[in-house]
Amino acid sequence: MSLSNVPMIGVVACNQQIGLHPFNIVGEKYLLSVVNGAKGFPLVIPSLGITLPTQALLSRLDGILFTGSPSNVEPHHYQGPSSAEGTHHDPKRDATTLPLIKAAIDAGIPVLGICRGFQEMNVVFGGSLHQKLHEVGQYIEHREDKHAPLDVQYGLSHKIDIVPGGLLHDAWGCDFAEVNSVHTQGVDRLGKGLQPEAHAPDGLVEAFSVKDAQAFALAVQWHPEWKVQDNQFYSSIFDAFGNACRLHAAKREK
Ligand SMILES: N[C@@H](CCC(=O)NCCCC(=O)O)C(=O)O
Repeated sequence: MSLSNVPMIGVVACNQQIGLHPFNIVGEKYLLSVVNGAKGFPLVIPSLGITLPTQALLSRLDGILFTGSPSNVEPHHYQGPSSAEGTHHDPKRDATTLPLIKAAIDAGIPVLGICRGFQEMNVVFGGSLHQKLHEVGQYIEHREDKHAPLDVQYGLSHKIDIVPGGLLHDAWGCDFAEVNSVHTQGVDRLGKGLQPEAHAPDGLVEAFSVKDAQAFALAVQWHPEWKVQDNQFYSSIFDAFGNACRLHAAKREK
């Protein structure tokens, strides 16, 4: 088997204090979606918040998955008002992922952003976020019921309309789909150079791609990693991402 059949895919970690120690952690579902969905080898990228030789990392990777997280991007990154007291932030993750997204896209590395990762990508391109969608007034409920069983929290929640001719439409081949919805924040101003790929029934941007990217660069507000093999739409996203990563790996092998 050619080595390029198994692309090396970075999966970004969150930096979380557990007891007295900071830990770098990644939800297992993200790692498994790389294995079972993209058919790649997941490699955890720590969020240490320090300067590391990013180009050395990028020269060895075939794709990066920017994961979801319970934490929010610090609003000073998009000139937003201060967060409500008690908001969960992860400044070391911000310091790692925001420059890494730009560097990866510039280097032609395929990227997939999910939920927090989607919001990070919007911020990197100069976009802004609504911090509490439910307080804006015009949006349907995008939050999960935190008291419900996990399968209900991550169960299908609303329809999306998919923009014809985009990456997502190419992957799925249909104008609509059903998605889960597990977020409080959402796109306010879409970043420059990003094109909408899907909208919720209330008009919220649910997916976008990077217009001039050399490689696959898609971000989605929902969680396609959730039981990826049980959902054909979610699988189609990871198939497309995995194929782009394999293409990159084949070039890297030469
Ligand atoms: N904090 C943001 C991002 C939401 C998000 O990424 N949720 C994921 C939760 C845990 C997981 O499934 O990994 C928001 O609320 O908008």
